[in-house]
Amino acid sequence: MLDSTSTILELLESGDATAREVTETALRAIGATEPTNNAYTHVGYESALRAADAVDADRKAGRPLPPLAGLPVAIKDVLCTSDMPTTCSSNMLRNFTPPYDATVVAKLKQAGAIVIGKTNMDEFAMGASTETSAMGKTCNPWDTDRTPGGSSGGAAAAVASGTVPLSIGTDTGGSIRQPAAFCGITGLKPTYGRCSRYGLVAFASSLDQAGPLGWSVEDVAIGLQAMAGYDPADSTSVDHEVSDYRAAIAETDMKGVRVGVLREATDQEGVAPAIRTAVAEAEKVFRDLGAEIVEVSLQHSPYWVPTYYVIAPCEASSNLSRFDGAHYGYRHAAEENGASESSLDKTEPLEAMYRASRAAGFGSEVKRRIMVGTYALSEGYYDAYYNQALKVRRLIRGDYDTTFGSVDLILGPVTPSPAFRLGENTDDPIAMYLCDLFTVGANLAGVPAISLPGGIDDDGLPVGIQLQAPVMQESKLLAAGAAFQSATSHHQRRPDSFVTT
Ligand SMILES: NC(=O)C[C@H](N)C(=O)O
Repeated sequence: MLDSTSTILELLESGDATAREVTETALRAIGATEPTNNAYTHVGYESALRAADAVDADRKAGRPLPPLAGLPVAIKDVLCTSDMPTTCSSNMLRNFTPPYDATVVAKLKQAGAIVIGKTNMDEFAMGASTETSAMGKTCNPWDTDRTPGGSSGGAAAAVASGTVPLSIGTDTGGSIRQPAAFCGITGLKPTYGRCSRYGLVAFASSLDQAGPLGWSVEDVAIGLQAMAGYDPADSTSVDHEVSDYRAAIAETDMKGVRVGVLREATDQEGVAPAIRTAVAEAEKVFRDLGAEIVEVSLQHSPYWVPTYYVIAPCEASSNLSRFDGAHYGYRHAAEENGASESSLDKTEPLEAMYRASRAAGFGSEVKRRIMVGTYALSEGYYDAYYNQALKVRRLIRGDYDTTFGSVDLILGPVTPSPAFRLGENTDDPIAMYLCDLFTVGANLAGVPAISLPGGIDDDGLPVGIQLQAPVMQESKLLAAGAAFQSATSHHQRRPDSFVTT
């Protein structure tokens, strides 16, 4: 039942279901799936039922209701919530409940959505498997031996297991699209600046963007409608009119739409055959729908991953410096950290406390990124690494500008392979970073991109395809996605474990 946002909204509007009934269904589904999946870091049993009762009371009294009244949603645990903890799946913030809601959360609440809980993620959004979480790993509902992807793995698993029809993730280098692909659902990374970052705990500020995940393009269009918009509290949010995304997805005519196929991506060595097949089949679907297919090249794509893995850690090392046990975050008494009183530098007790807090509060991937970033920003290496990466980023954006001069959309893969096994890449950071091979380009250029279910491979695992569009052209992206889903049924496939109660 909890697999279509619009169906739930219709049930609620028609009075065929109360918000309490829908919320109880979601909470029951969580009860059934959480012991296996661990998709949530926190479930707001009482607050969700309270919010549902308020919606029902308003409906009963005939008061006007906002568009998402009674819709259960799950929020990635990197977005601040005033009534639930916000841990970023880190020991550093294990006991932190923010005093305010992130703007996107506030907007969803104002739209009537009911926040059911917070979803698990890679610690501070650094990872591609949700295994760097200090709250334990999340399993993929299609195969519990496999990762749901990351860093928004909990958000994707929460939808794919049937606990909510819509979740909100964030995407710095692929963190919405890759888990969406691994879990067989649809995930949208909006244009940088389309949704406010106020209250999104910063990882890499010039790349982070929040966005919706759901089964279909319609689900994510509904989510984006509620989240998008200018926010004076975020100086990087863009004052650009918010389109009517639901109206946009009714426009599924692909005639005259020019789709550029990124053949250089699928042709790369190491790309799984199922991924190649999915992109080739999608190309055919778009051609049959009347789109004009052309081949495109994003010349600097070989530099996407190296550029991202300089810029993102640099920004992370700066953003995470605030978690020192004094300004923010877990405070560890220096003596508790294995250091005896006598071994501590007594002239610098504050330094010792910082060291102990950061050593105990952060996991190893976060520490790795902080060290890489600090190194690349240090005086002797700033020009060679950080500055150079910024220059390459400009070239990458230039490739997109040139390409979008001749095509409306770019079609390609989301990931080099379907979901890998839990533990498979945990000792190999480079292998983990290469999961982002096809996704980080959109973040570096700031363009919107969507991951769509594109098939199931021989092992029964979902495979995604990706569309990218010029900045602020989410409508184009969603319309093409809706056209694709009108011609395919991949988004209607559900894992065996899907809860239908
Ligand atoms: N945050 C993201 O978008 C995920 C990316 N794999 C990273 O670890 O940086």
